[in-house]
Formats: sequence, C-alpha cells, structure tokens
Amino acid sequence: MTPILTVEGLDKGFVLHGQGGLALQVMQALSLELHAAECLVLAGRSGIGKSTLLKILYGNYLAGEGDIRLHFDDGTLSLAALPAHAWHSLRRDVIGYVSQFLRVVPRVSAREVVMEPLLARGADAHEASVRAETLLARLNLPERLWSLPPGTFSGGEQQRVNIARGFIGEHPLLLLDEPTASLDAANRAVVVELIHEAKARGAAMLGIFHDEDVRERVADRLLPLEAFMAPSLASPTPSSPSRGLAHD
Ligand SMILES: Nc1ncnc2c1ncn2[C@@H]1O[C@H](COP(=O)(O)OP(=O)(O)OP(=O)(O)O)[C@@H](O)[C@H]1O
Repeated sequence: MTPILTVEGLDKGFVLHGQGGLALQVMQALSLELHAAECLVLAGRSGIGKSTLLKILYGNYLAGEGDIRLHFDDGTLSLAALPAHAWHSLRRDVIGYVSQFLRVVPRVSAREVVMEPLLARGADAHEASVRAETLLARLNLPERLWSLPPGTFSGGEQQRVNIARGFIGEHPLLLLDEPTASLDAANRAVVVELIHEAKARGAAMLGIFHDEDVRERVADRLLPLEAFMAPSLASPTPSSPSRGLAHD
C-alpha cells in the first residue's frame, strides 16, 4: 500500500543568531513512512526533536536536507520546495495540526475558532456551527463558554477548543503535539475516541503523547527518534553558509 507521507533523509538544525551564529543540529537522516488509517507515535527523550518534526511537516519550520513527500491518488507532492502560498491550501485541505497551545485571537469566540477550518473550505455556517458545538460538548466544554473568546479560559479549556478545531476538519493527515497534556482522565478518553474515529475514516496521524496509557491506546507503531539524533554538533559557525540549517 502506498504511504500517504514519506520522509527520507531529513536533517534539521537551527542557527542561533542571538548566540553568535551557534549551529544546533537536532536530527539527521530521519526517514519514516505513514499510511492511511495509522497512528504513528514519536518517542524519545525531551529535546530530541519530536515537536520540531511536526512543525517541519506543518511548514512552521523549514526542513534541512532531505525529502518530504505527500502521496495523492493523482500524484506526489514534494514539500521541501513548496512555495509559501501552497501551504495555505495544504493546511486547509490536507494537513491538520493540534498544537500544544491554542493561538488565541481576541474577540473570536470558542465556537468560531472551532468552525473556522470548515468555513475556510466553504462549508455552510449553520452546519459548521452544529458540528463545532457537537465537538465542544463531547469535550465537556461548558456551553456558557462557547460564545466567549478563549483568551481567559483555563489551560485545559483552551486545549479542548484547540482539539475540537484540529479534529473538525477531518484532514487526511493529522499532526498531534501532546493533545492530551493538560487534560483530565475523562477528556483524555474523549481524545482517544476522536483518534480512533479519525483512524476509522482513514486518517493518518503522527503524534506525540507523553501519557503512556494514551500512547498504548492510540499507537499502531512507535518511532524512537534516538536513531536519528544528531551527534552533539553545537559549534560556533558565525560565517558558515546556512544550507541545511533553518531558522524559524
Ligand atoms: N525555534 C528554535 N530555535 C532554536 N532551537 C530550537 C527551536 N525549536 C526547537 N529548538 C531546539 O531543538 C531541540 C528539539 O526541540 P523539540 O521541541 O523538537 O523537542 P521535543 O522532543 O519535542 O521535546 P519535549 O518532549 O520536551 O517537548 C531542542 O534542543 C530545542 O531547544
């Protein structure tokens, strides 16, 4: 079966301009395949590059050397050289992302934050609103909060808005950066259900889960990143070319 995503020989480093151009190499020669209806969980110690990999795949960080390809029925798309404007439609239609923290926009209600990915695709506003409310109710967000901007919500409440927003779009590829980190057991169980439902409709997921119980319940495979860890290469290279090294 053709994978939905392949990564081959990916390197990633950062140039710390505030530190005299210190080069921090994070990963090297990382390769993976991700198939539809599969949840691959990134494993490895803190700081090894799990979130960095998700940010590269979502286009937040530039990739270094290597190849990242998405496979569609009618062809393959290489993400390495994708122009900035193409990321917009890719995020709208193909790649969903539940980040660690909700990006709060003043005056935009929780309901609207969740509806937005559907509206961006031209969905009917009423239908989008009903689906947003269904997800917020499943995630036990009190109804009195639905019409309020999430800026003043607790960490767990904001994260549940974030999760509802990430899952509502039913993207074929979903990146999950510790979606259960600030949730209680009941809401962790809802997230596990949402992941199983996404799998059942064929979504491919790449995720980070520190909670072992959640990890065991959702992971089809683990990818330990130790195998792709760069040797400690931190060295001052103020005048070195930036090829293969990206800053955010
Ligand atoms: N924008 C950035 N600029 C410079 N260094 C960065 C940047 N983003 C990440 N790093 C560095 O890259 C390394 C990997 O970070 P990352 O957040 O991917 O780790 P992680 O495996 O997700 O860790 P954790 O489990 O603690 O969340 C760290 O050393 C971090 O300091």
